[in-house]
Amino acid sequence: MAAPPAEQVHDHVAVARDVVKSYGSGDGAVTALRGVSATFRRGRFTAIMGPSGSGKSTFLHCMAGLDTVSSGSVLIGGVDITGLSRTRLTKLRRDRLGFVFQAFNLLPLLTAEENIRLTGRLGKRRADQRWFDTVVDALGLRERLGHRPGELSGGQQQRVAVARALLTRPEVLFADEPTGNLDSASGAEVLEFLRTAVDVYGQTVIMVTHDPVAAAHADRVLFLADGMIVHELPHPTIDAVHAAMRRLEG
Ligand SMILES: Nc1ncnc2c1ncn2[C@@H]1O[C@H](COP(=O)(O)OP(=O)(O)OP(=O)(O)O)[C@@H](O)[C@H]1O
Repeated sequence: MAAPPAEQVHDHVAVARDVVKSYGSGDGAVTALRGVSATFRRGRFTAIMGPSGSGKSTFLHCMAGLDTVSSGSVLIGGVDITGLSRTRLTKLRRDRLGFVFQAFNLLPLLTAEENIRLTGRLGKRRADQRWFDTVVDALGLRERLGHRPGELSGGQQQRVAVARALLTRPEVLFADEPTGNLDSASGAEVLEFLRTAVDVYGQTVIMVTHDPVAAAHADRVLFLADGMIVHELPHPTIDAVHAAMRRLEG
């Protein structure tokens, strides 16, 4: 897929240009990404799929500034993050990006409310109370705000993690297997909320998943194989995602 011309970049909240990522050196070197270019428009939900080891997590981590690229560039909101110092990158991640992982990564001694407010407190952007209330109510967490993570179900913990990630109204919400640890009913609740966050609140979501049901909540699916984007599926249905995965897994 060719990189977009420069004048189109401002329409895109995240852009990858010919991203190559290798781990290690010499005989042991592994090239996880072999020149990946992709654009992500504001207010859209993209799922990233592909066989195990195809580079999905590596791609997400490079896009989110959690890992460095070997060559190529990544732009977030027009800023080339591949050239940023570690300090500026940390600040950009904290102020402009949101993260949800398979493991909920909540602080066990803090209540749900304290966990949700944590990122806002670390950064400069103080979340307004109205947005806090909107997110908490939409995620059905109102009655759980005083509970610690150990007192919540997996689905509730992940909903707290999603609320935390959205509290700063990030330019992009990155999710790595957000439903991987959840039963299908709890997973569906999280996915439906991500869909709402895109449709109602205009958020941008980029999500890695193994699950065709999860991917079918997205506006499009990008398929990776052997470190390259090999297919793009707009308006995915569960059946179409299954069929594409079957072709890739051969
Ligand atoms: N830190 C690392 N050091 C060395 N190799 C790595 C590292 N991280 C990933 N790799 C390799 O890069 C390739 C892509 O890995 P990645 O985790 O991105 O794939 P994935 O598609 O997310 O896989 P899975 O679906 O199994 O989670 C694999 O060959 C993997 O072994």
